Amino acid sequence: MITVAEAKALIAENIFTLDAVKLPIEKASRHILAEDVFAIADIPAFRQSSMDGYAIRFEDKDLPLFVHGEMAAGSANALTIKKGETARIFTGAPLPDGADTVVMQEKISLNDGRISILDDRLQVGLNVRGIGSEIKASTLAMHKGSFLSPAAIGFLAGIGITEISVYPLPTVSIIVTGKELCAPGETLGFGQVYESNSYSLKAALEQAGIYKAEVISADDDLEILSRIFEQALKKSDVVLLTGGVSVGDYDFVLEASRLCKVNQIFHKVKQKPGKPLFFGMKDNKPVFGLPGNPSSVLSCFYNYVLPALYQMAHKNNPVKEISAKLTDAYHKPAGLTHFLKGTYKDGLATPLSAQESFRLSSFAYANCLICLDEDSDHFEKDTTLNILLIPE
Ligand SMILES: Nc1nc2c(c(=O)[nH]1)N[C@H]1C(S)=C(S)[C@@H](COP(=O)(O)OP(=O)(O)OC[C@H]3O[C@@H](n4cnc5c(N)ncnc54)[C@H](O)[C@@H]3O)O[C@H]1N2
Ligand code: MOO
Repeated sequence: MITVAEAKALIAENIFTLDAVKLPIEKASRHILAEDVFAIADIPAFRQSSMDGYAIRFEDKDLPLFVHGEMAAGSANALTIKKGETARIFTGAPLPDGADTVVMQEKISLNDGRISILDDRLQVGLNVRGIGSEIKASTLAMHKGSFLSPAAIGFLAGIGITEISVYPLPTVSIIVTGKELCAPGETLGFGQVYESNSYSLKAALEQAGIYKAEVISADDDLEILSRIFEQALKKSDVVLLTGGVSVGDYDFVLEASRLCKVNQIFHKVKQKPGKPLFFGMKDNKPVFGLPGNPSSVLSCFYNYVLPALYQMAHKNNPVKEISAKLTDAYHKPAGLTHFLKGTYKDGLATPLSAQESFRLSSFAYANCLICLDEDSDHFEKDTTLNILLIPE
């Protein structure tokens, strides 16, 4: 059996990053930019007012100015002001020819169609956005490797870009195995349990920006599972299986992966929960066999699957590891790394009750996994240890 660190290193070594694709910007949020993007035009493309007020020639600031015409946002009027003139102007509007400065409307007095300026801090060019003051045509707007946040998508739209090259997020198939599984909403028969793993995994994938994970149910039947597995490998970049990776007579994931010619990288990690974790590669597609207990599935997802999915998309691991102080003493047998469902606040980590791997009631409240070292058995209150922050 390998250690947690060895398992993480083996996954990182084997993962392939996906090739860049072109996407419309409205589909590119949360991706990593795969190319440098250059501005296609000066933005703003005209001298633009940043205030509601009056456009003036700065040199006329001490004169009473006759209000000659108006420029609103979107105005395409050709308007020119001459000596002794001003134009009413609104935020976002182009400056009339001749004007170089905008006075806020709160800083004038208006009498008989003429304004006097009451702004002793007025400077030439005040309240005017120059041509190209956001970005100049042909200059670098965003560099390759940038994370496309909502602001980045808005910025690209605002400079007229419609399509960009990004590293795609992987497509994922989820195969749930188990004859005992019953869909939530149906009445449980004897020996049945509600199927929950596909729900937690889909929710976790959606949080990572992967919205179209396909869920397929396979009975505890080698032939059916192998067929479904084969199809999933053709269809998706990553295959996740839940259940059936242990040593029972009806645990067919390992056998099915052999039939599908998946190259086994490891099976079993010195950890709890999730000891029978399986990882393999079929060509450049990773396969994770997640131990079926609902808590094991999610613990393995945050420890191994999510970092791998992000690596495929050229993204940094979203599961941050930090140190924290344990608020209560904890005892476990030595030999396995334990990941405890816990809460983290202000540097303190508190283990929750209900740590058994078939239970999710504590995971439902947890915001961290507390990592208890493989070799140790006792952890005093106030021990400093590592925790994984579950992405919110
Ligand atoms: N003799 C041994 N038995 C077991 C060992 C072992 O080392 N020796 N390991 C145990 C550990 S640890 C785990 S974890 C489980 C993993 O088993 P499988 O991956 O084969 O999972 P299953 O047996 O199919 O299911 C385990 C458990 O989880 C429930 N389950 C499965 N799928 C779902 C689902 N989609 N939604 C909700 N619940 C699900 C299933 O009903 C079982 O109760 O093996 C131990 N055994
Ligand atoms: O390790 Mo299993 O995942 O405890 O239940």
